[in-house]
Amino acid sequence: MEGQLFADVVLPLALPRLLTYSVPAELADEVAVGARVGVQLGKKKIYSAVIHSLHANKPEGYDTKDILMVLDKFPIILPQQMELWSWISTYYMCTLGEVMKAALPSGLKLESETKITLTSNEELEVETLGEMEKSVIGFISARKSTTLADLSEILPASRILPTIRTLLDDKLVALDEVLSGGFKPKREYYVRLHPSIISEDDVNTAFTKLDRAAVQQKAFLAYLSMATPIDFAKPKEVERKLIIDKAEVSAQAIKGLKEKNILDVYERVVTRLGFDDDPSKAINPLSEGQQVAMDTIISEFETKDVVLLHGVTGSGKTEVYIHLINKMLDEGKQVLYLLPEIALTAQIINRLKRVFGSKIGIFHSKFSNEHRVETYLNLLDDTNENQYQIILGVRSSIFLPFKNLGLIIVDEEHENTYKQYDPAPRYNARDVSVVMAAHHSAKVLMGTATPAIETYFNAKTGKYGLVELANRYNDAAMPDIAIVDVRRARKQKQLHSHFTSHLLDAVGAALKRNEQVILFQNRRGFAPFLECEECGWVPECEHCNVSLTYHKRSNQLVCHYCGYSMSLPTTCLACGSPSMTTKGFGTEKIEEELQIFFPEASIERLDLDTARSRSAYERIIGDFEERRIDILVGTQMVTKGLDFDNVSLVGVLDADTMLRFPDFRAYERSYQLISQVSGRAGRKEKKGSVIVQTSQPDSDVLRMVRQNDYNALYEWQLVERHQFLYPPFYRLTKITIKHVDRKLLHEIAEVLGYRLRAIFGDRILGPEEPAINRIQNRYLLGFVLKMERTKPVTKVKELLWNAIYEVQGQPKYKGMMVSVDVDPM
Ligand SMILES: Nc1ncnc2c1ncn2[C@@H]1O[C@H](COP(=O)(O)OP(=O)(O)OP(=O)(O)O)[C@@H](O)[C@H]1O
Ligand SMILES: [Zn+2]
Repeated sequence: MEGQLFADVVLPLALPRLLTYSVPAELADEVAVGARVGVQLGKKKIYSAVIHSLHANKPEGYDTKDILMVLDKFPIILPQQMELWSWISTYYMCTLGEVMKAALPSGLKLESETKITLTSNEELEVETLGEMEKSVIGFISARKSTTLADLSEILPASRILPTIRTLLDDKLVALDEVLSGGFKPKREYYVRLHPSIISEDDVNTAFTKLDRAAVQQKAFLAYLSMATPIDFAKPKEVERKLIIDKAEVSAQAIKGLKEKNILDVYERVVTRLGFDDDPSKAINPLSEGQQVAMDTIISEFETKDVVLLHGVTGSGKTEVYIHLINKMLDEGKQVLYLLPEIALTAQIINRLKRVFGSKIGIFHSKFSNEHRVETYLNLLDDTNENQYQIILGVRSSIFLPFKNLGLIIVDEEHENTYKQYDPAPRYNARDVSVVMAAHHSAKVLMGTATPAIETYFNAKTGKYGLVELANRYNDAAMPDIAIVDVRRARKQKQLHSHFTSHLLDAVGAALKRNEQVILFQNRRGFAPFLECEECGWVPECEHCNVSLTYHKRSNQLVCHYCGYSMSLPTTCLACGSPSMTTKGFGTEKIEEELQIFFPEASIERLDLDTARSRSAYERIIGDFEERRIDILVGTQMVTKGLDFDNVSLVGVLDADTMLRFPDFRAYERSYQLISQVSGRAGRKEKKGSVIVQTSQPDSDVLRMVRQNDYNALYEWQLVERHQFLYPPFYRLTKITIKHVDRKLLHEIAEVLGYRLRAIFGDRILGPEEPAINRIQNRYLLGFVLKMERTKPVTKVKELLWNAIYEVQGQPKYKGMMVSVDVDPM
């Protein structure tokens, strides 16, 4: 076939290689590298794939299928993105398809769910169409819209896309797809006091009216607490969903209040992208020290691509970032600002919006799919006057299509949330950002008060520039850190449940001074497990070898590994005794017990369970900022970068679990967590204090935290890392194999271990059973590969996968699963 064009495409699947399709002559003008196409795979399935390359080489060994349709009028994956995808797939040992799956918001992975609607094209007679087209038109008009999947009811799979293609060309149908523009405006419900309520007395009367409607009362209370002080002439409007979240009621309850003329409920169009605010350009002048840091960063960038800003908590790193961003924008460059935690975006966005207004977009998974697609397309569209210059986002933002990137800021670079654990690609956004910046000829600024050992090593050895900020802004003092021995407290009868008298007294004193408190417990739920006092039985997950965590509010036992849950057994399922007790403690229990000690205080909790939605965590952080919450109890979510000006006390309830964690990073992580959460105290005028409860008061790590001596930690850890062949000296790769059959798994491990050792020698450790050796019904065994940094990654990858494929390819080992984690955290 002369002049036949072929396209290699990436499918959103874990296929080891790219697939080649032929481009039919009539589509030859439309195809472009980086555009999406519809293709068929196997007999039935249709996928949207991304064109990786176009060429004239017919593949050997199989007949190509035709591309069915081209979905984009312009490429939506830019060359630099494709380059990054390739790098990620090579370095993190996964397929391009897996990268694609992580990289595109689901709205752009046009799937069988894409909606198709009819349009009216008067110039065309439906009568002139083919049979298939006619039946599709009939099908859609009977139900207003359809999806590709539904069309399989009337068409053979292979005909679906071509038929739709014809109808699209004839303009008889439209894809309800974002690329066609014209977004539906988003509506939101708002609530305010009903106009008939004009005094405190009216409020009280309303309350009495609700005596028999506890749920409505709750909702009303929630509104009132969010609208205080109440201005009866102009009552504050509150988003309905905030009330629903806070009072844990349904929309029905609020409707009831509307019917009773107590609250007014109305709908309003809100813009998803928030172009409606106007920046006052209120940029804070830098302090002298900050200015020096800023100037040094700029001069370091002349010779270095990456600079580490090591500044103590509260030194004003964020202010330095803001000035650098401003400089970038003046130069016409875009900035990507990465944060480790969604909850943190809520606070930082306010600080940035004040200065940069609508030039800034936010990107993370708690936003709707539409929002994410809008943001993605906004960046692609140069003709858009509202094109974002700054993106604030979490790790997945590295996959956005920047056209003119000048700077990537990686805030709190030490955080392990930058690393994706599951599924592949198991990438670390901090490390990827260095490669990404290189592709764009951009710079990277990493910032933190507690650098990762690897990063500090890079800075100390001259690979990265290093800039330090040793003092807090405005000479605010670093907090005093007290280490409190829980064992001694117990002996002296000064331990009340999980609180030492020392901590309780300090909380009481802070509350008396109207100051706020943060308490950190690195474990969510009520109790990590339940135990029968008679026979010692502990409820475990049916699918994982792990005890179930007790969640009191929902009265459920929950598996934190697979999500399995069961309701609380009233008696021991083993011996029947009714004496089941909880062991250990999580944030939920702290919250509950604290309320007993401080009945007047308003206490809330910030963890994965309370911050499920965007509005929920925004509400909690907002309430704490505005001092409607006195004590905030939380998991590591409360440790990172939050900035509150009235927090004078921070308590760490249990440092021991962190210190004892069986991992070579345990000390580093403990230092980081405790220093970071301590750093939330006393950030403004008043000096803060920190209380750390532990049974190892003499621990070296705690001493270093107290003395704020990061260098000591670094020197110490570096020696250990060197001695035991860990990063930064060696590159670790974890290979985990899984199988439902435990015996077979051990057999596979032996075979694989043998092969791996033949290649890598004693650089391979294992197989070893992980602490949790069964997850979701599969048994696990792990190997670790410790490789010298100097060995080429591509070669290692090839050798490793060859060994894995060889074993996996044996019929008797079918059902084995493998995951590879490069640079595990
Ligand atoms: N130049 C400045 N002008 C006005 N306020 C400042 C300035 N620098 C810092 N601040 C204020 O000091 C507080 C701490 O600053 P910031 O949050 O930027 O510190 P940070 O170094 O990012 O801290 P962390 O590492 O704890 O996140 C903030 O409330 C900030 O507004
Ligand atoms: Zn489980």
